[in-house]
Amino acid sequence: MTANNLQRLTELRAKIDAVDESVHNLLMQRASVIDELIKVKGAATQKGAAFHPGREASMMVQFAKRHGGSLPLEMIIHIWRDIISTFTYLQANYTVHLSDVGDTNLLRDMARFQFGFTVPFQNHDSIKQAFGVMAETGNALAVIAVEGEKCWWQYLGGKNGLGLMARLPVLVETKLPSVDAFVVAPPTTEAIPFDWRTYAGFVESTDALNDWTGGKVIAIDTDEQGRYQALIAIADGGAAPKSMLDIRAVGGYFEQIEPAA
Ligand SMILES: O=C(O)C(=O)C[C@]1(C(=O)O)C=C[C@@H](O)C=C1
Repeated sequence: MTANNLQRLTELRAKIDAVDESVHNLLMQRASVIDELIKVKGAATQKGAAFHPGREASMMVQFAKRHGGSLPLEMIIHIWRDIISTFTYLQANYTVHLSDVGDTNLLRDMARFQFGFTVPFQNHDSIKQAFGVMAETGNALAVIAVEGEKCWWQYLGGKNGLGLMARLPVLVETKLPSVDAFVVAPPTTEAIPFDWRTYAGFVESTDALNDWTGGKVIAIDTDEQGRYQALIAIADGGAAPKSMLDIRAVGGYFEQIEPAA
């Protein structure tokens, strides 16, 4: 390396240090904003979780729209997922529950992408067990693969009031390995303006909703008694299938982001 290059390298490293200092100071400043936000949100946060899925979804859309340059958008989304999840944790502690079923390494990677490393994780032998612990402990989330365990959505929306809150991965059509999965959450104090509202109920067969055009079929499977149970999503203007019985609302999700959004 020439003497000139060496000098330039030293200058560039000084620039990196200055940028890092600014980013670090800004993050600490963000934390002090959250300190005030905790006071303003007060009672709402004390009652339950501090999650605001609609706000989070719109923030992610802004990042995708604003993004440019050589830095992969995945990295920006991951950093801010970690920031938001940690700041949510600072407002009201919560645990992320996972079940030891299916490709657990992949699901754990997806969950860490979404929630970072500050938030504690807890593993369970089954989704049913994870939901049981969530119902008992309150402030808790679960990350569940659609194909994770037979008919797991049958446990949503009952006495425990658990429902879907987000669909993963947040960023679709990237090279990051992923499976279709959902974040499951306890009931929230305020109504969430989801893009897609989700419903669970009984159908006659796996083909029962083939002709239905009022929304999307997420999954249909048989339960322990051999009954078919479906999980569907309906957007504004859509309509529930008439052939679905005992239909109950089980949360919803916001549109996932495509890198060019
Ligand atoms: O906007 C809020 O209500 C917040 O709690 C702040 C914040 C964030 O860190 O930006 C954290 C959690 C919410 O899910 C959304 C956003």
